[in-house]
Amino acid sequence: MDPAYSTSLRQHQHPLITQLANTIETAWNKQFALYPYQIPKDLGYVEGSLEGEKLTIENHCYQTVQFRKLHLELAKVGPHLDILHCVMFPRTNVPLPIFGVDIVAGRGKISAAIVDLSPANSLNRLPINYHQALQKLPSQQFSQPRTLPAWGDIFSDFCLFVSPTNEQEEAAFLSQASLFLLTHCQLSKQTQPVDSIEQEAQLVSGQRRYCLQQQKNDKTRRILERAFGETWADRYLRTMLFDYTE
Ligand SMILES: C=CC1=C(C)C(=O)N/C1=C\C1=NC(=C\c2[nH]c(/C=C3\NC(=O)C(CC)=C3C)c(C)c2CCC(=O)O)/C(CCC(=O)O)=C1C
Repeated sequence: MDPAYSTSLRQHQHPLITQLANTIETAWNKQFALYPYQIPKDLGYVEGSLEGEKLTIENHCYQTVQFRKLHLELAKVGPHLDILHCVMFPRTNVPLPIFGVDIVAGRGKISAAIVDLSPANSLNRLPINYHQALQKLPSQQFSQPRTLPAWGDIFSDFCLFVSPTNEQEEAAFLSQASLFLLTHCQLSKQTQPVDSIEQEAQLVSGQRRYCLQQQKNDKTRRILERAFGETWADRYLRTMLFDYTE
């Protein structure tokens, strides 16, 4: 798939979002054979504004042998709020964690930057090879770490959740997110599918729990509701952002 760098919304967003979006798509193109992912035709590029603020959403979705959905979403709320959202959902018979990123930038400042490889099994534990690899990554210092909300019990011990306060910390976040992503791309290719219905059922329940918890993020829901109304926002959260059925 040709990356659509030049015409993408990312050219009009915070530089960290532009760089991370390009890094993600470059890695996906390089590491995997990408296949199209059919999203509902009205959801590739959506614009909405109910209470005055215009919300523009650009979705990029692919699938691979190991992943049922690679989702990169760029959104802009009015002239001042930029968002990057990325989730890599494994196929439900492949025992992989869920890679997730959220970056929210308001008026040129990143208020939330989070990246995690989240366990998606009923044991709620990362595969040992992931744990060993993530432990070896260099740890970066951030002056403003952030506290996870109650619904955030799905994230791993390696979850990085900060408000970067300067360009050095933005670069450090980009570096950590890139290392998480590249580690995941490499380890995912070494991971074999499970061979029992029971094991697959455990993976399905792990993804279901991840999605149901993420749907509790009222910060996301409110933005979508203000632009598209409650019904559309709820459907979007359940079917586009955090769907857990293959
Ligand atoms: C991998 C993790 C992860 C994934 C995949 C994910 O989707 N969210 C994730 C995490 C996460 N996001 C958070 C916050 C915010 N999210 C948005 C909005 C959107 N985020 C989107 O993706 C979209 C669709 C395009 C919109 C619209 C806004 C505005 C905020 C407030 C910004 C701020 O607090 O400074 C918080 C803190 C929640 C809290 O403290 O209560 C966490 C933990």
